[in-house]
Amino acid sequence: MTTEFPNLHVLDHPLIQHKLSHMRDKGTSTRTFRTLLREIALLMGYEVTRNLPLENRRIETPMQAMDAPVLQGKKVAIVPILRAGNGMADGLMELMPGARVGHIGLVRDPETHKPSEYLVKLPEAASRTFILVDPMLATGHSAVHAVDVLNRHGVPDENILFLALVTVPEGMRTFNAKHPNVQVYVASLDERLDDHAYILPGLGDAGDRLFGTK
Ligand SMILES: O=P(O)(O)OC[C@H]1O[C@H](OP(=O)(O)OP(=O)(O)O)[C@H](O)[C@@H]1O
Ligand SMILES: O=c1cc[nH]c(=O)[nH]1
Ligand SMILES: [Mg+2]
Repeated sequence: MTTEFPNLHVLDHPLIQHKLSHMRDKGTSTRTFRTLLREIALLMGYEVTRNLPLENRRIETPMQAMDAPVLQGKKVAIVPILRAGNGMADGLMELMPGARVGHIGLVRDPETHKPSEYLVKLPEAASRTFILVDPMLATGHSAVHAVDVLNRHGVPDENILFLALVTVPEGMRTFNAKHPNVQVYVASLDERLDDHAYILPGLGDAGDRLFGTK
């Protein structure tokens, strides 16, 4: 948590920081970038899911019966923002194989930096926790758009968590102007945006690096 952004959680675990540094390195191959993104999401997922609701289930150990805490598995939805979010969703799905999965397809216009939407497919809102995933929260417009989509689908901000790798103060200000009650988890709060709204020092274009495009 930082003083300016009470809803921002920077996960400073050494393994997360180590993997992020390798992902930032421009010499890292697509294959390694993809592996690291899945691994880092697994590690970050551990913190993001810390407050997920548990329920007791009656089981028999070899010794006796007991009420054992288990995750309310169908109460979680993982929603990657395409394309780059897919690489993180893979890690989260390993952690929570019973979770529902939705998709929000957004692409940022290179001139205006505003996202346009090309796909929305979501599981029922019910009383689920929705975990939105996208490695980059840059201007914040894509993140705001994705949360707006979930709101219209019936998911209140309090039931939404946002998992990213890297953000910047500008993006967090834009995001918090609309959704201050969504908790945001990142591996780094970077310095600033460049003239093309790319994060500095950042890691470049996450989607292109993940899929080897461009
Ligand atoms: O905070 P913002 O300024 O909105 O930028 C962040 C968005 O830009 C990237 O996606 P992009 O549009 O490049 O699509 P891609 O994942 O298909 O490459 C990134 O994965 C985010 O979705
Ligand atoms: O730095 C950035 C900004 C937006 N999208 C990316 O993939 N990287
Ligand atoms: Mg991209």
